[in-house]
Amino acid sequence: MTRPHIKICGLKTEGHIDTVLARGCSEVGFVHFERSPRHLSIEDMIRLRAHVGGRALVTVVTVDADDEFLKRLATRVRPDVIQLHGSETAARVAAVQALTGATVMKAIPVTSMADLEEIERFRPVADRILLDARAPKTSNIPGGNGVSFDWGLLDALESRDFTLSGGINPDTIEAAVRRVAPRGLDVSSGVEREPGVKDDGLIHRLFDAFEAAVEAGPLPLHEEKRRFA
Ligand SMILES: O=C(O)c1ccccc1N[C@@H]1O[C@H](COP(=O)(O)O)[C@@H](O)[C@H]1O
Repeated sequence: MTRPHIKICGLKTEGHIDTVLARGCSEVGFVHFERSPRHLSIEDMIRLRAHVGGRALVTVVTVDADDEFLKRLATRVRPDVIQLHGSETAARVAAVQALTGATVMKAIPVTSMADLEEIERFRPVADRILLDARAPKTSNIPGGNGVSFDWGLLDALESRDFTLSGGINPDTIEAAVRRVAPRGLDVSSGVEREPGVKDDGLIHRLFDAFEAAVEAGPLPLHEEKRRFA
């Protein structure tokens, strides 16, 4: 089993950035979406990006952003990765790549097998694919809702070349690592004490559970069925 890389998303303070980096996080995410409790301005992102320095990849989450904003983001914040978490089409993904020169990660909401067909639509144009739960109808943000989808659906995929997100927390990360075994994991609200407020204790619990799961290795099939059915 390859060790998945971990992105902690929705970071807003230098202190929490230092905590996740000290625990081996290789990618930090900033959210630019005004309705989100994790929203950061361009100025905030410039400051935090400088604090990260070269210690990890910096990803900025956007939702159906326009060209003018994306150009400003690329020139002023210079993120390594731009995450497209809205209803962007494949053509739009290619256009964002050409416009910004950044690595582009496209989020695909999953509820059923049919949604997994979207992977083939985006794979040729997106540098990375993120599989997330679809937002509950009661939520006004498309991600960061702390809900998972049925990870058993992913058994049908041949490739593990995706980042898994949605509802990963200190209690669920073992299944994410040992049962799903994706290339990357993306965690936001699962390490928060309230929406938009990260918690050092939860961050440490998450990384402790992650290290234990990696150490334990993949689950044998019979055990997998018994524990995560
Ligand atoms: O976190 C947000 O506020 C957010 C807002 C708009 C789009 C995406 C957002 N976050 C992404 O949601 C997933 C999963 O979050 P969680 O771990 O279930 O809370 C993750 O990819 C974030 O980047």
